[in-house]
Amino acid sequence: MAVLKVAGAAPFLRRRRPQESRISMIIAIDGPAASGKGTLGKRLAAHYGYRHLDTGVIYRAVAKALLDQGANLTDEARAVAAAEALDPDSFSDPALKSQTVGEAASVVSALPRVRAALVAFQRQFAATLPGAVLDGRDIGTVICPDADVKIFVVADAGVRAHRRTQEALARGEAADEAQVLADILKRDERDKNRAAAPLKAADDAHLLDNSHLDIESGVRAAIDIVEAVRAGRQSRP
Ligand SMILES: Nc1ncnc2c1ncn2[C@@H]1O[C@H](COP(=O)(O)OP(=O)(O)O)[C@@H](O)[C@H]1O
Ligand SMILES: Nc1ccn([C@@H]2O[C@H](COP(=O)(O)OP(=O)(O)O)[C@@H](O)[C@H]2O)c(=O)n1
Repeated sequence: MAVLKVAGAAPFLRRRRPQESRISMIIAIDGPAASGKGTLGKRLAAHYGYRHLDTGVIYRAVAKALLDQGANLTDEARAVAAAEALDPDSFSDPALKSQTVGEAASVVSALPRVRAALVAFQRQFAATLPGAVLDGRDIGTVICPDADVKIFVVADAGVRAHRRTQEALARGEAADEAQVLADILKRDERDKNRAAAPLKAADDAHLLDNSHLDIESGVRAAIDIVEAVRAGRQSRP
């Protein structure tokens, strides 16, 4: 039985529109591994008083379930069963952050039926009032093609590998930067080249290059994008 429910979420069609009392937006953030999507998503959500969903954690949770079962990562039926049985309470499990689980997530996430099983949960989250920020690979293209603001975050692969390595070391995990770089590049290639919902920028996404920005500057740049889009909307006749 599926337990993948969003606590307190309003039905998708009841989403309030921006002209109502409090500004309601869906902000979609996509980009490659370790580009800073989650950091920006969390900070934008805090800024606007919205909820944030790191959708990568969902695919990581499916992958970890298969790894725990000793199942083959390309066993689509088992992966779908794991997706349908996901418990959002498990999304905070620190074990989901490992490189091994990330690599496995990139394999299971290429399975079309796994992605299909997770669409409703993500869209229901996106409908959360007063607004929601989702980050992932296909938020602006597939999950929320009508998102109010779409940001595609990039950063040089070497910078991403360095930041991810520092993050692992800070958690007390062993991490070799060259290996992290190789893992990130392999995962990006798989994510970009899969047939189902590949990693790519939506045509109407705003590019944010995080390579030479510290976290505060990146957050400022993301808020500037959101505000520019909103100002453009409000000035339309
Ligand atoms: N602009 C930045 N400057 C320095 N470090 C950053 C920046 N953005 C993110 N980080 C760090 O880089 C790592 C990856 O960021 P994260 O937000 O987890 O990326 P993603 O969600 O895209 O995988 C984290 O350790 C985060 O703290
Ligand atoms: N919306 C999403 C989010 C993640 N994923 C997959 O899940 C993997 C892990 O995603 P993640 O966002 O946690 O990865 P990082 O960018 O944090 O390293 C990615 O490499 C993708 O294969 C996806 O296919 N679609």
